[in-house]
Amino acid sequence: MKKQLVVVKIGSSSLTTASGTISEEKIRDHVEALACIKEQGHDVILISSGAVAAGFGALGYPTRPKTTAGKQAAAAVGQGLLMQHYHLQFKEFGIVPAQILLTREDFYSLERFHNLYNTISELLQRGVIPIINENDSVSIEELTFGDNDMLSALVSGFLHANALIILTDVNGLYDGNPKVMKDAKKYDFIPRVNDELLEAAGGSGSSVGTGGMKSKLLAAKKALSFGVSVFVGKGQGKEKLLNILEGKGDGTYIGGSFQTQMQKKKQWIAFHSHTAGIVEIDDGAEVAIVTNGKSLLPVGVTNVIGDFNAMDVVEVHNQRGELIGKGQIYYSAKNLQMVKGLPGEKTKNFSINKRAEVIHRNNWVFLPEE
Ligand SMILES: Nc1ncnc2c1ncn2[C@@H]1O[C@H](COP(=O)(O)OP(=O)(O)O)[C@@H](O)[C@H]1O
Ligand SMILES: N[C@@H](CCC(=O)OP(=O)(O)O)C(=O)O
Repeated sequence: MKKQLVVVKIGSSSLTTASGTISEEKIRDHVEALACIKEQGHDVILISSGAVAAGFGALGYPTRPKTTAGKQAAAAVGQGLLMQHYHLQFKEFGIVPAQILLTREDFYSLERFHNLYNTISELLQRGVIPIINENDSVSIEELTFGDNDMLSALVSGFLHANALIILTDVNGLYDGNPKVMKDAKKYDFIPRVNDELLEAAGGSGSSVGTGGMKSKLLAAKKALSFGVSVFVGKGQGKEKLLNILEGKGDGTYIGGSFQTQMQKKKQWIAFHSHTAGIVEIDDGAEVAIVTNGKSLLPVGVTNVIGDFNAMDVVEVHNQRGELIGKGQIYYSAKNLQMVKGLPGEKTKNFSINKRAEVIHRNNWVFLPEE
């Protein structure tokens, strides 16, 4: 893989304990993974939350303070502690970290913006990992980025990063908060962020995080508008970031240009595969697969053209005959003829792998006709 510029954002709950102290173990895991992708030649910028969460314990607060003054005081203590741990742990890998604290005004002033760019470029050239956080102790609430998810999106956009990786305490975006809805389903890939996804995304799931999945989706939307693809999820061990870059991460990929395994398969589907037939779908199914990142189900299929086998690649058209995209199919043409338009579980027995999906979202590529 060629050299990538990767922005990694780590949330408070992935760095600290619920009692307001740093978790050495958690930091260790991230540092090893960051050192590993650096060793592979990639440039890395870390957006680290956790200043408030790392500092409130030492100030005698039993839980994360609610007042602005309390949070700012906790951040003043916690930011130093965070950097102390990063320094000590990166040292073992021969890596020097650098601290950059930003406020929203730094993005409004052209001069500051240039200075920031020059500082980060110089640090990267010297092999340093810049560690960025909001300057919580001086930011007043109305002037903040909202949270570090948005800060990470702005940084990755302005540096033209290849990827934004948001590490958190949940393995991706679900169709409801998985800590509340036990049967919530995970999205492996979503092409874009729409209102329906934003509605399903709730607030924070821990006592130290802020913003929850909603702020990650808003940040992802912003990053995508700058042309940066996003991963939201978690992982463990020194290869977790490498795996994420290679498309094998435990989470949700948002957008498209990660150089991933999934991407390679999608490239093959889009450009190299032989098209064996056509599946026509209704308007509801078109919205589901194009806008909502869902898999295609038999209920949305209206017509089957050609004589294809399961696992062949087919074109998907809407009822106006327009090409929407291509995908690898789990049903033969003969079987799909029998189950098209049918809802429910019964169709599964007709598919090659006993799954209801006609085309799984991971095996689908959106290819609108120009
Ligand atoms: N639809 C959803 N899918 C996944 N997680 C969700 C969803 N809605 C809300 N969440 C919550 O978002 C939390 C992650 O956000 P947050 O607590 O702000 O983490 P961080 O500190 O890493 O920024 C998860 O713990 C989860 O409970
Ligand atoms: N700047 C704050 C973190 C704000 C924030 O976005 O937190 P999180 O939701 O845990 O990423 C801090 O360092 O405590």
